[in-house]
Amino acid sequence: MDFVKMHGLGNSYILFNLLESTDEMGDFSYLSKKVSDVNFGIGSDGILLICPSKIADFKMRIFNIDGSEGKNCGNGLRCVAKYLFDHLYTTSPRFTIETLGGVVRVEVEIDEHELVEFVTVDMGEPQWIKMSIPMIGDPFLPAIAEPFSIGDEEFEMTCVSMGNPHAILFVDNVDDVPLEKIGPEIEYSPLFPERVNVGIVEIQNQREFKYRVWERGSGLTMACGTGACAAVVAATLTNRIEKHQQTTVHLPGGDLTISWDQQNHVWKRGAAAYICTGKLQMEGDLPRSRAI
Ligand SMILES: N[C@H](CCC[C@H](N)C(=O)O)C(=O)O
Repeated sequence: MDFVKMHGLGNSYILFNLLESTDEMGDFSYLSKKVSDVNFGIGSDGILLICPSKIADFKMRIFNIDGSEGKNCGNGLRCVAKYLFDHLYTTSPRFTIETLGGVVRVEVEIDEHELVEFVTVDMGEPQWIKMSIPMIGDPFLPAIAEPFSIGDEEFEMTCVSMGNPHAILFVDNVDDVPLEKIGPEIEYSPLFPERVNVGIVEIQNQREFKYRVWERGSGLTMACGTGACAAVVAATLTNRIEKHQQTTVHLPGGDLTISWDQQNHVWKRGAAAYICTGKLQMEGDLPRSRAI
């Protein structure tokens, strides 16, 4: 089965194009046996399936390294949008992609070779009441600046959903925080019945901050598009950055430009790039007999 490996700011995914496949789940259930090969054999932060959609132009599904299915993927959306436009699946630079977290609008920007360089995604409306994350507690109350302790360390946590759940902690220096330790503690906290992505933010000024992420189901990654969007919303809700202006988010893999507009939509602009293509060895590809 052919694949394309791509990345958005170092957050890498293996893309399988199932647009010509008849049974999306059938192909994936066949693929699911290969998740460990795909992620550990080839190496990536997860799998993206490009599928037909009944409610949008295309559909994207994301699977983390541990095989769990995510509901949205900001970096993945930019990779899929680039792949679809570059491979002539659409002639319009603006189109829609269905995710489990909702339908998003994308707009690609092409370079002098007519290939996609940057993609802007309307990530839709953030949610932050506990029921929408989901998290334990009063379902109609927000989780803004809630105390969260790990051992003898006290953190302030704000939770936002971008279709997928994010717990955001504001810290003095993102490089001083043992994210590989606190990440899983929060990911697997009983507070989050569907687990949670964990982001740490170091505010630099009213228009930019540094952000690192521990991803639900994938661990430390170089970037997280939905997480960066959730961090902008959390920083706005806790009055750390100006409302409704453009924020530059510095991630280990690069920068994203994000704005939460007056219509309550979060917009994200960033790059996407190819890494390699290949063919996944599937049992069906092997010779059927040893006739000599
Ligand atoms: N890296 C992705 C997020 C993956 C989210 C996934 N780990 C989940 O279970 O929600 C992004 O760029 O938004």
